[in-house]
Amino acid sequence: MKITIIGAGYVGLVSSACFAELGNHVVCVERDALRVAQLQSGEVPLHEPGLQELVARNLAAGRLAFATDVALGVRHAQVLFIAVGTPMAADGSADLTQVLEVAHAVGRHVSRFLVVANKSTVPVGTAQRVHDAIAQGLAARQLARVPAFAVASNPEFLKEGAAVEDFMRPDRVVIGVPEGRAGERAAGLLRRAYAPFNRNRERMVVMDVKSAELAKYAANALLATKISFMNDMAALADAVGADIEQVRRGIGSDRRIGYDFIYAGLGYGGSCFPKDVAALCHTARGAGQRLRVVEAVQAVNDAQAGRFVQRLLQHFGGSLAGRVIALWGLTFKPGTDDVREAPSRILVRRLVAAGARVQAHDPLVHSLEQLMAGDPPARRARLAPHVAFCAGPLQAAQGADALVIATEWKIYRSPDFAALRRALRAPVIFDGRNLFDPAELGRQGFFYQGVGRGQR
Ligand SMILES: NC(=O)c1ccc[n+]([C@@H]2O[C@H](COP(=O)([O-])OP(=O)(O)OC[C@H]3O[C@@H](n4cnc5c(N)ncnc54)[C@H](O)[C@@H]3O)[C@@H](O)[C@H]2O)c1
Ligand SMILES: O=c1ccn([C@@H]2O[C@H](COP(=O)(O)OP(=O)(O)O[C@H]3O[C@H](CO)[C@@H](O)[C@H](O)[C@H]3O)[C@@H](O)[C@H]2O)c(=O)[nH]1
Repeated sequence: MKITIIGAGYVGLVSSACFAELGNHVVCVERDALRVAQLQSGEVPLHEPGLQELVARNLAAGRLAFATDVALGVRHAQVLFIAVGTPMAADGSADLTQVLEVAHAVGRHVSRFLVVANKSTVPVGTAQRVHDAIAQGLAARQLARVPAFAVASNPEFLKEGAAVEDFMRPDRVVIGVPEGRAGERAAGLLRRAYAPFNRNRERMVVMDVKSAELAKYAANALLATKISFMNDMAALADAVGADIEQVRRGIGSDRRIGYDFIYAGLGYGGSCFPKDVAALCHTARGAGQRLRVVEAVQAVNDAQAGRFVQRLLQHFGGSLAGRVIALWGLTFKPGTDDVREAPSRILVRRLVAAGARVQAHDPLVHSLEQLMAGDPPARRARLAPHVAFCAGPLQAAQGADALVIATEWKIYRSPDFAALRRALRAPVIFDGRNLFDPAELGRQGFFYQGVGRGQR
């Protein structure tokens, strides 16, 4: 099939490479010319396991091409996927500027039947707005024969760090199509595009467009709910002297609950949950329907990293002036180079504000520019004298008054505790990911605090 994907971010690039790997001819359109030039030379500008190989192989095979020209992409496609950003606007809603820009471009250039499938996470009603924008563009062209088109919803469920694997082995493929002939044609073409995934069992879940749009937010909000529930429970565990890790093991074995997404920690970060939970609450308020559970999920999450810092501050008598804090892990989760809404960003700001000097280590983040990307330069400059990036975990720990763990990268899981104790000025660990057994760490001579490990 001929497929065009607009946007070469995590979703667009992974989808492009994977669809090409399945034998389709894919054009990936990206407005950032530098990124396109990098990709054309086989350089992948983001870290995602397996992606580099897929891009190289499919570029070489001529099944994958990168372009900045959206007109070329529209002319190429039988199915065009929108995979551009939908960042959070100031009022918490999803900013649809990038999506609607693509819709207008489609209206300007479409010349034969086209399925426009939206992979970006967008609020209910967006497909209709995309439809209207395309129709408007077409009307302005005053064509003798107006090509038919259909706007479908095809939310993406991949996780960063496992994006290729998730795309290639989806639990389900949600497709929302409009009623009528164009919708049926769209469902048929999308079925063809996703047919390779249906070999052992039917993965396609076809529904109306609004339900598909809402299903994406419902999935993320439910996963976020599990996390905030556990973080709330962790606060109670601390207050009553229980251990949230034991609680987690005690409940995860119930298959109705499951082990996934019940890890207490520093709160959920990343480019999806925070903005999607906020956008869902915004949609609900606009519909006159408050989502009280989801609002509470957001409130718990907003407070989580701050609570953790508060505990650290208490340990040091309320001030970190003159203290050195080692920080392990900066990305919002392991396996990615993404720092969007990473809890580490909150930690660094708060630790520095409390007077500390931070010695940080992360396998993929090596500078303040990278960590605080998107922040005004002046704000970064204020932090710069107080944050050092170290080559390894032990270097970061050298001479520190405490070690803070913010991301559960594998390399932090089995440290040489004796060497770590020697490196630290004081054997103090504040673990935001509950990597270790408190009793064992006590035996090793550490003062150890996790999240919800029963320590007041
Ligand atoms: N990152 C994830 O794990 C993930 C997973 C599922 C869904 N989503 C959703 O998918 C969407 C994309 O997310 P992402 O993380 O890939 O975003 P991203 O910011 O990494 O990438 C978006 C890309 O689109 C490009 N772009 C914007 N407007 C364009 C235009 N008019 N023409 C060509 N290119 C354009 C940008 O330059 C950017 O490179 C969002 O709605 C997000 O919520 C993300
Ligand atoms: O038990 C858990 C699981 C996750 N997290 C945190 O939750 C955040 C999100 O993690 P994860 O869901 O693994 O990463 P994302 O790549 O953001 O993926 C989510 O967001 C994507 C964008 O919408 C969806 O496509 C995915 O299905 C959904 O898992 C991270 O900060 C994790 O540290 C926890 O604190 N505890």
